[in-house]
Amino acid sequence: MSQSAPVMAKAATKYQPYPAVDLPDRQWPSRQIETAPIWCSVDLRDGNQALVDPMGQDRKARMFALLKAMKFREIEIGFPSASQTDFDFVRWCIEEGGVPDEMSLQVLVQCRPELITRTFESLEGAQRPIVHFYNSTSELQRRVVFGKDRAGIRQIAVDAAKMIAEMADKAGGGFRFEYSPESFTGTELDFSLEICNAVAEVIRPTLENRLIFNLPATVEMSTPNIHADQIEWMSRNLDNRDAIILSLHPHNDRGTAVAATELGLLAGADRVEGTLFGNGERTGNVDLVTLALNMFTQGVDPGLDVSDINGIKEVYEYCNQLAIPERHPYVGELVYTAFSGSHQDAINKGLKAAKVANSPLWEVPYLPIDPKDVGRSYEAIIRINSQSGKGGIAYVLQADYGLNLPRSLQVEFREDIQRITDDEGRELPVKRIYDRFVERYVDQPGARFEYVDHITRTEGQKTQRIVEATMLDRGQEVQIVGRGTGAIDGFMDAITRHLGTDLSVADYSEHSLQRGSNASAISYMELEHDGGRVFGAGIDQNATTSSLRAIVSAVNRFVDN
Ligand SMILES: CC(=O)SCCNC(=O)CCNC(=O)[C@H](O)C(C)(C)COP(=O)(O)OP(=O)(O)OC[C@H]1O[C@@H](n2cnc3c(N)ncnc32)[C@H](O)[C@@H]1OP(=O)(O)O
Ligand SMILES: CC(C)C(=O)C(=O)O
Repeated sequence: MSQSAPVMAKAATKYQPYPAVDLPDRQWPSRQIETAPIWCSVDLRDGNQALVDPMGQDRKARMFALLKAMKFREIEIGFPSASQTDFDFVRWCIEEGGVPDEMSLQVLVQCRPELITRTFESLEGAQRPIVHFYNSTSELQRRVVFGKDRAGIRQIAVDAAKMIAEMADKAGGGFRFEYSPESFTGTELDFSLEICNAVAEVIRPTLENRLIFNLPATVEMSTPNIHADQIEWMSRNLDNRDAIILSLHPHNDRGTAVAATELGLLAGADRVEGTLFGNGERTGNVDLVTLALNMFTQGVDPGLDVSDINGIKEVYEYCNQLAIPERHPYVGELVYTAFSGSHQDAINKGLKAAKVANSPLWEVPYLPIDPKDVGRSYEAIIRINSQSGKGGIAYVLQADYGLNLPRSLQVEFREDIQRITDDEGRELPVKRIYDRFVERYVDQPGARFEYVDHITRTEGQKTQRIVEATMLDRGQEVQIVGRGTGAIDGFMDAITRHLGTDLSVADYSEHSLQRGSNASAISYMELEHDGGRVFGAGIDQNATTSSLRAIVSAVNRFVDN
């Protein structure tokens, strides 16, 4: 066994495991998410405060318009006591933002009197805004940031709650309240409960005006199951639970914010705060788009409109000046694309089966969601490189050019494409695959034979047809004649005589095709000759002629030039 690197070997002395929650009768593992939570976007606050260049009015307004269009009913629009930009934006939302009746604007404030006063100034005239106040409660922050014991920290929250309740009364009511024991994940559960209950005692929430307790994973510190235990424990133990909206605010430090949120919802949370595609401090807030689409793909209406994911991405990238990686769930450039052969084959078959089944149920291997449901197309589902197989090549030729290659031709042509992708070591665009097919099977530049024309006539017995064809053989015009039951049969007879070798049709298929501006037909012909089997293809406006061209094409592929 190899020795750990010295830094890694220090793990046990430098870091400690997160303690488990004593909750043997936990209920969340056997529950399912059946309804959407209340969603609150914090893009304009937590997302914004993490940006290299925070948004100005223009970018904020654009983000706000998107969030409204996505049907968020709660949006944290800023920290109005922190900066003039944030203050002005709150005023703009109230005065010009076109806030729908059913929407509450939310603002964040620390438990500091001067900041609370300024916050209320910013909210004048807002309809049922949410005043979100917070203070840090974790053991570490109590010790190193605030230098206070539990009672001191609780007093900060209680004093702020009192001031906020009084200011709200003075302003004539109509406010909603949210309290966050910030750094909840670093706080002992009994203290989180104590401080929340103390705040509730001041605010006195009712069923009509419920108090939001937001339990933030300010830093994600544990596995999602422990997060769920914490939420279930709080949900069970909070006083007057019916008058409380229990909210999650997960960050993604361990990369498991989505999982932690989903388990937190199973554990009894009613509400989720997060951001689009997970922008936010450090590794980000929880990604609300992914959460919503995870619900959607489990058959639950998420209550958010995420049906134009590219449009959402565009606004996200403009406002945050951040790019979304190619593999990001549901939205990344490559998430609906398969390069590998077996995936392509299964997707191709799945899409065909879905067409036949004509059922509303989405069942396509490797595609957990129908790309069309989020405004993406099937165009990029399959792309071809050296990992691709015949199914994928057949799919792109079908999807983009309407070619239905017979299975054995798919096998043969795939080998050709594989050689090219191996040589070039990169993706092959569909146009090049199509051009290669046409060059190899249809146009055949430099080939020995070229079809020119033919006529058929009957002679004597009406069941026999005589085919007289004109061909170029190494550039020289030749006439060939044969007999048969039909044009194909007669032409086969004629070309067999001309070559002086045995030939027969092993397989034949044909379908119509739109090539250029003309409707035409394509024929695929597999011929058996002394040395084996070979495919040819022919395209012509006349279906019979396309099949004779396909015979010539197949012959060209085994005769010497
Ligand atoms: C996890 C989160 O995302 S919380 C949200 C964090 N967001 C932000 O901080 C963005 C906006 N903030 C700001 O612009 C500034 O921090 C301001 C304007 C709010 C305050 O600025 P300043 O007072 O100049 O400085 P600063 O933020 O360093 O203040 C820290 C002080 O506030 C105290 N404090 C911090 N948070 C809180 C709180 N929630 N409630 C009460 N006091 C708090 C600290 O203990 C510290 O006190 P001290 O000065 O006695 O040591
Ligand atoms: C203010 C709180 C909710 C916060 O942003 C956090 O804890 O991450």
